[in-house]
Amino acid sequence: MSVILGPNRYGKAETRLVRVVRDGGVHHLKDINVSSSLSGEMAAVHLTGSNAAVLPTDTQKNTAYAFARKHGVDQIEDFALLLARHFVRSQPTIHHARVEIDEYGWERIGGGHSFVRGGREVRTCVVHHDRDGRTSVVSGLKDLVVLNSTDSEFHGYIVDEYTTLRPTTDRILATAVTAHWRHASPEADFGKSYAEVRQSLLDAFAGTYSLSLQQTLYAMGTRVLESRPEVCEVRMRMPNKHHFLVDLEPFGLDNDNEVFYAADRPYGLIEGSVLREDAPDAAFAWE
Ligand SMILES: O=c1[nH]c(=O)c2[nH]c(=O)[nH]c2[nH]1
Repeated sequence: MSVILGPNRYGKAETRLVRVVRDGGVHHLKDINVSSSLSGEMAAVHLTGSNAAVLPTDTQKNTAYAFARKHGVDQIEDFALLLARHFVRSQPTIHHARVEIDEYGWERIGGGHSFVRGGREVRTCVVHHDRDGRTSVVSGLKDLVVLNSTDSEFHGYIVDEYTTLRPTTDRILATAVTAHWRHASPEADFGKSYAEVRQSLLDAFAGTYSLSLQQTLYAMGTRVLESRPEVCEVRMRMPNKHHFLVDLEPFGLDNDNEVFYAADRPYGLIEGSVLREDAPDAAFAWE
C-alpha cells in the first residue's frame, strides 16, 4: 500500500485577546478570538519529524499579542490581514495563511472604564493570504436573532402521506442569522461596511412580507448586494425558530395568534447564498 500526505494546515486556535486603549480616563475595549492556520512546506514535519519549516503555534499566538500592542486592534479584518501577510512574508516555508477572528461586543455602562458584554451577535472575519499575493476577505456575523410577529405565511407546499403541517397565513417568523459576505477586494472600510451590511440584513428581514424563510433569506442577501458595492457574495444560514400556537381550547380559551410555544428543537435549517453574476472567482475565500 502506498500512502501520501494530503492537504494539511496547522496553527493556534482561539487566542483570546483583549486590548485596552486608554484615552485619559476613557478606555476603549477590543475583545477578540484569533485563530491562525498556516500551510506550505510541511512534508518533512509529517514524514520525517523535522520541524525546520515549522513556525510554532506558540509563536503565532505571541505574534497576535505583540501586534496588538504594536499596531493596535481596530477593524478585525485589518488585524487579520496584518497577521496573515506577516506570516507569509516573513517565513519562506509558509505559503498560505488563514486568519479567523471573532469579536465580542462590549457596551459602555457609564464612567470611562465600565462595560457590559453586548448580548447580541458576534462579528467575524476570515482572511486568506498566499505567497502569490492573492488575498481574500470574508466578513460576517453569527447569532443575529430576529423575529417578525406577523407578515409571514407558509402554504402551498408538497403534501404526502406523512404531512401533518397545517398551512398558515399568519405565523411568527424567527431566526438566528449567520451570514458571511465576501469582499470583492481586500481594500475596504470594514467598519462602515459591517455596520451597513448588518443594517441591510435587518431592514430586509423586517421589510419582507414572507411566504417562506427561503424567500426572506434571498431578499436579505439581495438587499446587501444592492446596497453594498464592495460585497460580491453573501452566504447565509438561518434556523427556523418555530413558534407553535398553543391549544387553549381545553381551558375554554381561544388563541388568536397570541400564545405560542417557542420550540427549541428540531428546527428547520435554511441555508443559501446570493452572489453577483459577475462576482470574481472565490478561490480559497470560503475554505
Ligand atoms: O419557511 C419555511 N420553509 C420551509 O421549507 C418549511 N418547512 C416547514 O415545515 N416549515 C417551513 N417554513
